[in-house]
This record gives sequence, C-alpha cells and structure tokens, in this order.
Amino acid sequence: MAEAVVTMDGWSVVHDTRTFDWASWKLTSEEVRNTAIKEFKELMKKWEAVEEEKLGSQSLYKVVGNKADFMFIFLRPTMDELEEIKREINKSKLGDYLIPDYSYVSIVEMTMHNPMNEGKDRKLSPQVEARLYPILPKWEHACFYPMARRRWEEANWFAIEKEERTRLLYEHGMTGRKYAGKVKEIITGSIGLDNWEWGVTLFAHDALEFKKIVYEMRFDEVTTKYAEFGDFIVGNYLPAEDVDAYFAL
Ligand code: VOV
Repeated sequence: MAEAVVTMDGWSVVHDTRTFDWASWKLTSEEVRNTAIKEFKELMKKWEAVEEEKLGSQSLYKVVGNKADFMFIFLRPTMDELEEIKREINKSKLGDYLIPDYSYVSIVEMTMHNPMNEGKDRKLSPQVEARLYPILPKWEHACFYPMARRRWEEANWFAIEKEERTRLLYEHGMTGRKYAGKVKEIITGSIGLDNWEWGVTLFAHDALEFKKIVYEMRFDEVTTKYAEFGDFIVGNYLPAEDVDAYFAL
C-alpha cells in the first residue's frame, strides 16, 4: 500500500485576482479618485506593518495579458484573516472598481519527501520556519499556477511507493536548485481547499526564467509522468510607491 507523506504546513494563502473597472474609473471625479487611492495606500501600509511583524506577508502584481488586471497574494496565519482582508478591500472605495475574478486558496506546504527533512523531528529549524512562513520576495515578476498529480491507471502518483515519490521529488529538487538566485518558489497545498492539488508561486527578476525552469522541469520524470497544470498567471510587482502612477489618468 502506498503511504501518505507527512506534511508540514504553514500560513494560509489566497491568490486573489481582480479586473479593474477602468470605464467607471474614468467617469469618477478626480477628488473621489484621490480619496480612493489614499484609502487604498493606507490599507497597504496596514498590511506592510503585519509583514514587518512577521505575522503574514503580501504582494500586489499588475497582471500581464487579459486574465486579470491585479493579483494580490496574501499569506496569513488563519483563513479568517484572509477572508477579512477580502472584505476590507471590497468595502474600500477602490474596491468598487476592483471586480473579483479568479482566486485560489491554499496553505504553504513542505513534505517529508524532502531528503533534507528526513529524520528530523517536527521542531522547526529556522530554515524550515522561513519556508513555512515566507516573506514574499519583492522581485520584479511572479508566476502562479495550480497543479495536480495524475491518477491514471498507468501513472497514479498516489498509488506508487513513498520511496519512489521521494526519489522523483529529489530529482525535481536538483533541477530547481540550478535556479538558485534566479527563481524562488513557494509550494502550497490545496487538496480539500481548491480545485487542484498544489499551487506553485514563482518569483523572478527576469520573467524568462519562468519559461526556462518550467520547460526544464517538463523533462523531470515527476513532471513528465505525473504532472497536470492549470492556467498560468504572470504579473509584474506593484510597490506602494508606484500606486499613484498606476491609477493616474
Ligand atoms: C526554484 C525551484 C524549485 C525547487 C528548488 C524545488 C524543490 C522542491 C522540493 C525539494 C520538493 C519536495 C519536498 C517539499 O519540500 O515539499 C518540491 C515539491 C514540489 N514542487 Fe518544487 N521546486 C522548485 C520549483 C518547482 C516548479 C517550477 C514546480 C512546477 C513545475 C513542475 O514541473 O512540477 C514545482 C512543483 C512542485 C510540487 C507540485 C511539489 C509538491 C509535490 C508533492 O507531490 O508533494 N516546483 N519542490
């Protein structure tokens, strides 16, 4: 019988994408627009304070292409906080123009498949803690997509032995390591929370690195044989100091 792997779980995560209602924004008076932006920047400041206290993390991205205009990524200790943040955005003035789109709910996950974790007790080392409660790198680009492992009769991830899964993920990790300094990844588990099984969030200074790493990994056995992918969303980081310029008409 295949054995379930122990997971270590961290912060709850939501990827929240919004379409911006530019048509209504253009019909809004400058005074109201300024008030809306000011209020939104105050919200961002409040979130930044949470991140400074290491009680969560977040980033805002300008989405490339027409899947959305924005992608918020929020990490918090509880699902309640994630829901509160959504309400806070929706109640704000700018929220009137931020039309809810796609979202994805998951929890930061590490598995004991990682050979580096084998044999360790579940007490958190600083390295493990940093991976379970990550402060999002404020790099220029982010890429998010959900994934699942196949459950085909001839390729069923959940039916193969744990040792085999560990071997395959080790090989995968070795490919990933080649991208140290170029791509950072956060793996979140979403079984029981959303439509796919994992969320993959990648960060890079150069968006070309997303294409390179995902392509190279297609040749790793774990991906070739067992991976299914959902839609990809790519965004450019929007720091608080650029918010005024973004909304200016
Ligand atoms: C920067 C790149 C990078 C690195 C270093 C890296 C390393 C690792 C390690 C060591 C481990 C295993 C143990 C753990 O710690 O959980 C994982 C786990 C995982 N990965 Fe990964 N991954 C990367 C990057 C990376 C990418 C680009 C992808 C998607 C593309 C692809 O083709 O799949 C991915 C997927 C996953 C998934 C879905 C899991 C969970 C699988 C499961 O069944 O449990 N990942 N990953």
